[in-house]
Amino acid sequence: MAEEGKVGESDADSRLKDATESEDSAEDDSSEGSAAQRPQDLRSVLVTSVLNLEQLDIDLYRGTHHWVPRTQRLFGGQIIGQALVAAAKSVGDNLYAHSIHCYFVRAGDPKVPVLYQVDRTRDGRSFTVRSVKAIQHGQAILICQASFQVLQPSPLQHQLPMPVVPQPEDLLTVEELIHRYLSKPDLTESAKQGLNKLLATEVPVEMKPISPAHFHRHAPGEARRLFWARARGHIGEGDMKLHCCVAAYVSDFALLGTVLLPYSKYKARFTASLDHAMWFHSTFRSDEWMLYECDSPWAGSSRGLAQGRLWRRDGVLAASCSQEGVLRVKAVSENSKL
Ligand SMILES: CCC(=O)SCCNC(=O)CCNC(=O)[C@H](O)C(C)(C)COP(=O)(O)OP(=O)(O)OC[C@H]1O[C@@H](n2cnc3c(N)ncnc32)[C@H](O)[C@@H]1OP(=O)(O)O
Repeated sequence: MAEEGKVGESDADSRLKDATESEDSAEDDSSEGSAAQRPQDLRSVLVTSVLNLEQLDIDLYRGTHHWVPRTQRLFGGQIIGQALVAAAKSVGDNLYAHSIHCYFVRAGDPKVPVLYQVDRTRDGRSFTVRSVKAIQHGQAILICQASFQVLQPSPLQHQLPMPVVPQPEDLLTVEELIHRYLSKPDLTESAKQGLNKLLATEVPVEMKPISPAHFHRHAPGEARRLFWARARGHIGEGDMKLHCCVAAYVSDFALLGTVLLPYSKYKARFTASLDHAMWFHSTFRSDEWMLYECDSPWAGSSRGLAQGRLWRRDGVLAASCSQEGVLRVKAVSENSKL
């Protein structure tokens, strides 16, 4: 199951790989406006397909795959998002998702669908807990606890300040960065092929790196990177639980790769997320630009911890998450060109 790849490259990092040498700003990008006014004015595939589970029985659902990473293991974000959808189906409209805690216990097989079995662990006056098991080939691939709460006011309210960064309108998308990179004269044929392959596979999330160099790993850097992200297509005001499911999907993009940013002298031999926890703090729209701030406070023992914060454009902290992953690396030889 060993997986060769560049340092800094988790499953979902492949989208951002090598796309990003230039730190130039975008010339112009249509302003966000309302999601409905955007050019890709279609319903998001995340809501029409990925997170649209088929009900098989009471508390039993089936999910299909959309984007499968090059590793041919299921994308963790998809499994978490679908597990949260399944959990949310058994709670009332007055309840809001506030946290999920998940373990990825086996690699997901992209050749077969995933079953989601929900256990109604507890219904309380304020909090309601669901346990979800994601199953393939009769075995658990993910175990997840999801907790929901009735909205409650509180005089205790604080949050960190949002980082000051350029606005998404002033930045290039990953696809635009790839196009720029493709026009470089010294690019090898195999690099070109790889980049064209990336362009051909559309992920359901749009991303705009704040410092494209953070996604380009020729030199060691701080274990921190930021990018704007939003679901492709229109979701609408809709159900807050659905936006949480989409955010859970989005949150697994490029998070674990943050651990590897200081280690350009090593090549990832195998990386996989072990667990993922997420806390939802405020209402937000996952089809509008949100700043994803990722950093890694620790690595050791072939593992690394990554933390993420999703910010609304208006500075409100929408969600926080933490993920630990297994990261097995090997040294890059001196003459190898990453
Ligand atoms: C963005 C990131 C993502 O979305 S990643 C996708 C979501 N996460 C996942 O799919 C992870 C799912 N979980 C798992 O696959 C398992 O729990 C993992 C993490 C592999 C558990 O590891 P482990 O207990 O070592 O499993 P295993 O014995 O089946 O071995 C798996 C492969 O790793 C190898 N391995 C094991 N230990 C070592 C070691 N110390 N040094 C080197 N290699 C080691 C095993 O030999 C095995 O390799 P292979 O599959 O036989 O090639």
